[in-house]
Amino acid sequence: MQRRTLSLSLYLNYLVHGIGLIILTQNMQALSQHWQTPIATVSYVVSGIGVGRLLAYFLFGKLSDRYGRKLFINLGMVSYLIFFIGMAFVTNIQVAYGLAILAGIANSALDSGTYTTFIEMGGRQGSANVLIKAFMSAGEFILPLFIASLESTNQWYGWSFLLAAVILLVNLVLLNRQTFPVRNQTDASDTAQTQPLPKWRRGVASVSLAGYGYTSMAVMILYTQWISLFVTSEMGYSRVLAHLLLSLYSIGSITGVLVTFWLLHRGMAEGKLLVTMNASALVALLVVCYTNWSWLSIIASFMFGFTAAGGMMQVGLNLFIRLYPRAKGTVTGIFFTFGSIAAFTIPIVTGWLSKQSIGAAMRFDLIIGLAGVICVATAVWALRATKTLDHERQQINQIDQQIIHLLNQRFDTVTTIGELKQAAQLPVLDASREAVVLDRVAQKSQAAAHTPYLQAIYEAIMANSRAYQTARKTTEIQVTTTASKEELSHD
Ligand SMILES: O=C(O)C(=O)C[C@]1(C(=O)O)C=C[C@@H](O)C=C1
Repeated sequence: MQRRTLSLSLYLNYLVHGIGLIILTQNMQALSQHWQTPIATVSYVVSGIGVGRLLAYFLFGKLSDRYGRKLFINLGMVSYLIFFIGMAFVTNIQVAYGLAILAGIANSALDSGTYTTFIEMGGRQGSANVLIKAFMSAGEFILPLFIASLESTNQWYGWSFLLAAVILLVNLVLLNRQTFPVRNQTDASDTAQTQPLPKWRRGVASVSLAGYGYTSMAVMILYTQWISLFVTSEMGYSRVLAHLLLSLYSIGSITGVLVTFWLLHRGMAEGKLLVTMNASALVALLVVCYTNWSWLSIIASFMFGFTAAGGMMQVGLNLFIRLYPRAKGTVTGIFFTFGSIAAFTIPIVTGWLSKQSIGAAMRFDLIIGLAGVICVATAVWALRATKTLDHERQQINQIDQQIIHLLNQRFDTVTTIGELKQAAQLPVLDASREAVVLDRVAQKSQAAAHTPYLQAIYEAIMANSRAYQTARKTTEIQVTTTASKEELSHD
């Protein structure tokens, strides 16, 4: 229960962060009027957020390893609080720029405290980190609606900032009543994975994962920045369709996060997921870049959101953090610093490429996507598990889980068959059917050496089906005879 309240409180911060990510651009017009400056100046203020992130990520990550996660989450919340309240009232551009830097700092402080805490909660909390992204998306979804309702009723734009501030204030109280897990402990799954890994392999994995910190952020930023312009200018699509493509990307992203969360929760390996999703993202991107069939672009845009923005950055970070269980904060800081560098450089590089053509800017995303696939594939290759007794037994546990689930389903079917046979007054044993089953086992077996053993297992399964059917039959007979005896005695 404790853990749940703490998780809720940590997630709530990311709903606010989602609001923080777009609040300046969403209020661009109102702010430019209020500050009496052109829109371009407001856009310049927005860049302060990136500066704040670059300044703080590495430092905060490292410090959170030393001074604790709670301190940095509080620092993040208080910084955001000052940003939201300050921005609602500020009139001076320099102060506004300072506040934007503070928002970037708040972002870094929250990340260095939160991702690490979820991993330190143990269990399957790696999947919990993926949900952070869902809360950010929820914030990004709610804010435009709130602003639209403020505008339609002619109310002050500052209320949107104060809404975020109020949520933060409530959460500040909620969060500080929670106890945090022990910092930088190494749990059993950490050691199982990291101990047998040679140093050079860990080095290769680290470089690849840091690289993925860059590419995973870069593919998303480039796509959202250029897609609308690209499809209108190069593919001749309407503006409505261009906006629809971006919305579908967002819907794909939220769906992807939920599916990723579910897959990780069911025990899917993070490395496998990363490679599959990134390779699929590259295919979706290829389609978007080269098709001019609108229906195909629609599907591909959704798929790109699903695969590239479905929490993969968080999964990459999880792998990275597990490599260095004693320096989780530092690793988080490094990973997101690379992400921030992407956020900073992609608009510059693509801006320059767009002078050549918008298509060139958009297709640059293919190179980044390919680099991403190479990064994750290399990391997974370097991290491949060395065959240890522990590791192999974990594999067996997972396989058994699936077998048991399937056997339960088989027994349910056997129950129905038993009832049907009883109604038709057929015997429990059906030797010819059993021969057919054993034949099929031999046909389907993928290794001849396994076949006689598989058949022996199936003979045991069917013997148990029979025993089960007979046992159910006798209990049923007993139940009916007692019932009819009772009926007779009542008469
Ligand atoms: O197919 C049936 O009749 C069943 O009852 C199922 C089943 C089996 O487990 O596959 C069990 C007992 C029979 O002798 C044959 C097959």
